[in-house]
Amino acid sequence: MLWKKKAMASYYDVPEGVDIRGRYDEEFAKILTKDALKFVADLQREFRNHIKYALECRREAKRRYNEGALPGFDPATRYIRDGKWVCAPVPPAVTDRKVEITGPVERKMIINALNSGAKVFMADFEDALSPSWENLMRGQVNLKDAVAGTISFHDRVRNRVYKLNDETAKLFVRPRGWHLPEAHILIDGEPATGCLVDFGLYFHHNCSKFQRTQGAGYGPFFYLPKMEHSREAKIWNSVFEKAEKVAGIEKGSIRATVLIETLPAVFQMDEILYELRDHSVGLNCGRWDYIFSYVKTFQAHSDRLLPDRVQVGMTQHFMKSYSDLLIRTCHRRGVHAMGGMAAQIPIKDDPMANEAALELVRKDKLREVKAGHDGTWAAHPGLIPTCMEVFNNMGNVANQIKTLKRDDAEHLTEEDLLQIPRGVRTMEGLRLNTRVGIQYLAAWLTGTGSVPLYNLMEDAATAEISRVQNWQWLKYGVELNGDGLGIKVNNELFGRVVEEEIARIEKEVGTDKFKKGMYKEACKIFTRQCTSPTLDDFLTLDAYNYIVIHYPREPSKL
Ligand SMILES: CC(=O)SCCNC(=O)CCNC(=O)[C@H](O)C(C)(C)COP(=O)(O)OP(=O)(O)OC[C@H]1O[C@@H](n2cnc3c(N)ncnc32)[C@H](O)[C@@H]1OP(=O)(O)O
Ligand SMILES: O=CC(=O)O
Ligand SMILES: [Mg+2]
Repeated sequence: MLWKKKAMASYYDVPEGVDIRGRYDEEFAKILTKDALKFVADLQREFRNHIKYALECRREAKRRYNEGALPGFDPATRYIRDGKWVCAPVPPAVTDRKVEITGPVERKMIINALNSGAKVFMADFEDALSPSWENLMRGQVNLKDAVAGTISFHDRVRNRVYKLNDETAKLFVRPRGWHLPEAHILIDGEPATGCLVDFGLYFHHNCSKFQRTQGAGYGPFFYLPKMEHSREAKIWNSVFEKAEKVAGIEKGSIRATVLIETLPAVFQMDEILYELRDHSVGLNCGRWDYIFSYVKTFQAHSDRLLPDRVQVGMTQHFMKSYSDLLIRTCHRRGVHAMGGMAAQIPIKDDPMANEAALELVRKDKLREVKAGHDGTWAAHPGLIPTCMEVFNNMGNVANQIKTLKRDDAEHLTEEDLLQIPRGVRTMEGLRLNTRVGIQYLAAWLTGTGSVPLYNLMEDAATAEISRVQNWQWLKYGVELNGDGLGIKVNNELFGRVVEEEIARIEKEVGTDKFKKGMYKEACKIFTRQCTSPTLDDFLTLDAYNYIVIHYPREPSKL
């Protein structure tokens, strides 16, 4: 045992107080250099208490909502909302963000995304990635090669070599949210904060290349997920300032777009932009996590039950109000108001169904561009021409920041933003949530964070809706009022649904794949979370324990 431990410790050359418990790999060692780890450790040490405090504030807010309070605008920061300030000018490199493609930090997908014709590629360590050690470290290797312009990939089965085109999308990176630990990197005996690892390693290795290729002040670029309050944006701003100081680059070089994807954050949009005003390049409507957050925030409010997931679209009043206010806020402050992700993806084997899916995307994007969004997200390269065509409708301008102010949205109220979504609940809604939730989790446990299911893109955010919606319906014993059968949801009914849906999944994927996969484990985790007396904060927090593999190797939890 001793030799093993000694051998492991001598692999990665770590600074004082840092311990790497992930598998050794020569490629990973080029990322996990002593200098890079020291940078991450310094960030962790400087900001850990701020992060702990911010997470404690989230718990405190949850306690208030659970006692009946509603989220709303903060009277104490009215001066920020009423003030006439603007954010730093948008860097020329990213003025035009009409279509942004997103995807996990997987090698072939990175090349395809950068070559896709989209203006921006958001490389994802978050909703689209299962954060296993292998995925995270390979992702860092891939991004380093992508930024250097040397990335390539040989698909041996198809004997195809992938390389970057001369013209590529601009690269944004989305680190994990504040809540996720990185259990393979211990700093002073504690797991590191996941997003500081993602940000720190990427920044350390790629910042100088950005300065050389884009010029001072223009990158690297980030997307920041799942924030609930401007105090969290303030921490990011301080992280950026520290990183710029360490790297000796101009203040404001790093730029970030914040996803507004939690219900409390919609009341903090001005405040978030204000904290990040030197580093901001807009806000984005993260619609899927936003719906998840609506259920989570109102978990104790029995009068705010959601209809079937498919009915909670952007035309629901609370969703429309959120998008309108986001556009107004961003344009008033001089930055991009980005739209969100339509879940449809191309359907290969059915041209009519494919056209219908494209039509839904077209409609969604048309709504966004008319409302004033400056760009949108696409989940798949096959959607880019459709999205681009619609967004080119904005005319001969790179964005609508100056041309569509949306001052009419100024009067949107707390009631508008919280309005209960309308629609009905059905047995098929319960079944679909269960079927999708289990299959998504099974993929996630085996290293895949975004999957096509029933012709839709599913990732951690969409799976969260399935989970919390089932939980909410079970907790309040709701009536499935859209079937005409008057059935009430309870544990017994849910148990039957789970049994039938897992049998259906086995039939659909085939017994061989089912046996080799982790469907049963996923079913166990998903069922526990749906039936738990108290709602788990995140699906992936508990599931993360199942994908942590410490070296020297410990027995798996499954
Ligand atoms: C709520 C949110 O947070 S949204 C943002 C996070 N979610 C995402 O980013 C999802 C991104 N999308 C994806 O992961 C994928 O498109 C999926 C999983 C939905 C579908 O993937 P697949 O079934 O593999 O797609 P498909 O087989 O049609 O792929 C065809 C080609 O397009 C490529 N491709 C598909 N999606 C992407 C993408 N997002 N980026 C780059 N390339 C892509 C595939 O690699 C494949 O390339 P190849 O022909 O060279 O082999
Ligand atoms: O991250 C995006 C979302 O919709 O969630
Ligand atoms: Mg999200």
